[in-house]
Amino acid sequence: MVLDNLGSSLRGSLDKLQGKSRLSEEDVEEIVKEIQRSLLSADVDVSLVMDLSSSIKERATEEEPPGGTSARDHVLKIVYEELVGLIGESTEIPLEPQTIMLAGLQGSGKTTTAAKMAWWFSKKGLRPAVVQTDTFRPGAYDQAKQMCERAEVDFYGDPDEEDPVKIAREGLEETDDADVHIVDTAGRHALEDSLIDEIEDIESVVNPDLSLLVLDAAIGQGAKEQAREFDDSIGIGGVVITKLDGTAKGGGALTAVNETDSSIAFLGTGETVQDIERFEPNGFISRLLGMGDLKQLSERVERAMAETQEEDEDWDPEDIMKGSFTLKDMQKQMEAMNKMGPLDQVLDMIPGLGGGLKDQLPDDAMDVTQDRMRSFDVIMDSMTEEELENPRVIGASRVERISRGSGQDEELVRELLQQHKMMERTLKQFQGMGDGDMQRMMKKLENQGGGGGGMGGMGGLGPFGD
Ligand SMILES: Nc1nc2c(ncn2[C@@H]2O[C@H](COP(=O)(O)OP(=O)(O)OP(=O)(O)O)[C@@H](O)[C@H]2O)c(=O)[nH]1
Repeated sequence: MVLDNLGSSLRGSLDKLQGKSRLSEEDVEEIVKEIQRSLLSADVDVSLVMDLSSSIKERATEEEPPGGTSARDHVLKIVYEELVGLIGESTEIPLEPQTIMLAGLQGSGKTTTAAKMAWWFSKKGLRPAVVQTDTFRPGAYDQAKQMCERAEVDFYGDPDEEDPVKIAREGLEETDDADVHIVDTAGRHALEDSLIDEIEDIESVVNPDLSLLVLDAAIGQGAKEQAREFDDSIGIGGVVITKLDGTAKGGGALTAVNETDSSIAFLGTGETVQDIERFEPNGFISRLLGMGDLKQLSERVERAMAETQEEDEDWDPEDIMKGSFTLKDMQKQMEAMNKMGPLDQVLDMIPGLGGGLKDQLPDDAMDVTQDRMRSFDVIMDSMTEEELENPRVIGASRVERISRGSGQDEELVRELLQQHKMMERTLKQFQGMGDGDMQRMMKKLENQGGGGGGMGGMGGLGPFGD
């Protein structure tokens, strides 16, 4: 993840400030050095790093911490605000009919991003279509077509046509019913004149409302020049950073955003059509600093729940809050969890859990949990409808049968039943709460959590925001 180191190394320095109410010059010096080291090793441009660190230093030295605020929280707030300032606002993407063109070098992730964005718009209730004009890479047509099928969105391409401009024109006509058009273009290994000429020709036919530059998070210092060239030829309105799920450092992409005075529109976090996030500077930086991102998390939960319910219309998550919590409910919840994406990404979004605690978990903890969920799923598939609806009927002999049927240890079957019981008990407590209690609890959680909500998001780490 971008600047991943920043979160953990900074937390180290910040933890040393625990209990202090004032910052010494050495404290500030150490923190600024840590930030510089992390940003530089993440490929952020040197002059940018210097600008950022000098304003952090100046503010940390000169600004008085508001009453009751610890030195640690005060620095964290400044670092947070400066980083949000560096990255800027998210590119505005109105939820209305429009045409968006994607540009970028070969392999940056344009085709994948086109399908992901189309999926994203479709979830927002619009009807998107992808127009594939990449006639340069032989596999591009099939790849785009398949991904659009998976995303269940309209697609236009013509594998027999060599002129991308013609495809663009015909594609827009043929997908006239769609309200959002996403035009994918070809990439090249390097910025060549022919690529720039081609993209300018396509641009003049497509006349996009917005052109997005797609950048691989692994791009280093070269991003700066690339961004400038694309910006000069077609005008870049925003950037999509892809492959953030990998080990990429991402600093180059951030530099490019700053260089072209543009902003970040979307983040790509995996290879499937659903692995896309709208960029939210507050939540992004909170997550980066290990403060979680409640907004992204609740969006993912809602989406996963809705999808699970779509697949099985008889199941309604709301029923859980009203009546009994069966094993079937538990299985559906696990399905929904799986849809939320890899567990470590989900954990990053939970305030207070993100970087800090997660760093302390053994490396394989996440795999173990996911393996366990898979085993539970197999076990539940071996149960009868009666057992799923009423787990109390499962005695020793049934445990043995289920274990044999599923090929899983009896111990694991018992563990599953135990887990279910625990969840049932917890839910009972929630059920006892009135709506007012629930709202108060949610409010409290929000205040404690990071993400989305300006400085309210800092609350989980100390007294801000309350
Ligand atoms: N892990 C991961 N892989 C990605 C992501 N986005 C794209 N990819 C992968 O990166 C590779 C290149 O992506 P494409 O979408 O084909 O790139 P492109 O820019 O269209 O490439 P050209 O058509 O050759 O210019 C593919 O294998 C994608 O699956 C992402 O967010 N995460």
